[in-house]
Amino acid sequence: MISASDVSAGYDGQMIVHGAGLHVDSGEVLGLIGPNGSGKSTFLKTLYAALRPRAGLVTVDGQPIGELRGTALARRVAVVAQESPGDLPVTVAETVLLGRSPHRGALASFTVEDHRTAASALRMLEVRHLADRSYATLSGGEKQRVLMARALAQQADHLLLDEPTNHLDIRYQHELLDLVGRLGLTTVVVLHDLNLAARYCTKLVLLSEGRIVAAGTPVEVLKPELLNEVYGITVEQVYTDGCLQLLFSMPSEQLGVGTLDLEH
Ligand SMILES: Nc1ncnc2c1ncn2[C@@H]1O[C@H](COP(=O)(O)OP(=O)(O)OP(=O)(O)O)[C@@H](O)[C@H]1O
Repeated sequence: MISASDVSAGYDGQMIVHGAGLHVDSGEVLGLIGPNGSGKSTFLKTLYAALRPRAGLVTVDGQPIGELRGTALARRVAVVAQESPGDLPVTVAETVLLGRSPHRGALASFTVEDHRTAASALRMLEVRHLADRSYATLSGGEKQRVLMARALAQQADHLLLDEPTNHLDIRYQHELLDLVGRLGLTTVVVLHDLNLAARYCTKLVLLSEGRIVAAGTPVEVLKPELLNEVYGITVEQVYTDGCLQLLFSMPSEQLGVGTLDLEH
């Protein structure tokens, strides 16, 4: 369970998130949506203690996140953030094994169990065949799946994901989010694709300019009028196989407003 109440956060004196809250029950997948720059990543960072809120409280299973540090935090919360780790000279297998670090002593080597868990995570993300490849040489989508495998190898029961479908082709986008739903972990996932959010999240929180403007089930949050207000785009709801889908169109008067005057 993850709870955030009245969280305000920002950088260098500039407040980005204003009084935001959310609650994710065990095993639930909560989608954090909103336009570019609305504060999704900033809010998410407060949920894994990468950013200390200026006000408000974040708890994991009732315990303030600020009380959890280092390995204690990593055993409870696994993160796939937007910033990719630098291209270290390590293999894919070594990268995923790093996910096991919170479970071993400082000087202990990896156990058979660690290797087994890492191999199983590699299989789940369909990157087992890349195990001996250098991480730095992978494509963007392959890297994303490896980072997800590393997070799963961590075996934390809370999962925080910042745009995990970045770089993935359409099939892997669906496969990854379907997998996330089946893991049974308490999950917060930042997503841009509102149709993926509708399909795979049990709850959604919509941020606009750092404030929560809607929260609830996908049907409650993905209302055409609200999305039009927040994103400035026309939205139509349709149902296919009982699943909510959104169709988007841009009013023609809003197109072509960007200047094409490039200096030569
Ligand atoms: N480290 C930082 N220092 C200063 N400002 C930052 C920092 N990180 C983000 N910001 C600013 O905070 C605002 C919100 O950024 P954030 O990344 O939280 O938004 P977002 O909703 O995740 O955006 P996107 O959808 O584009 O990824 C933006 O104006 C951004 O420029």
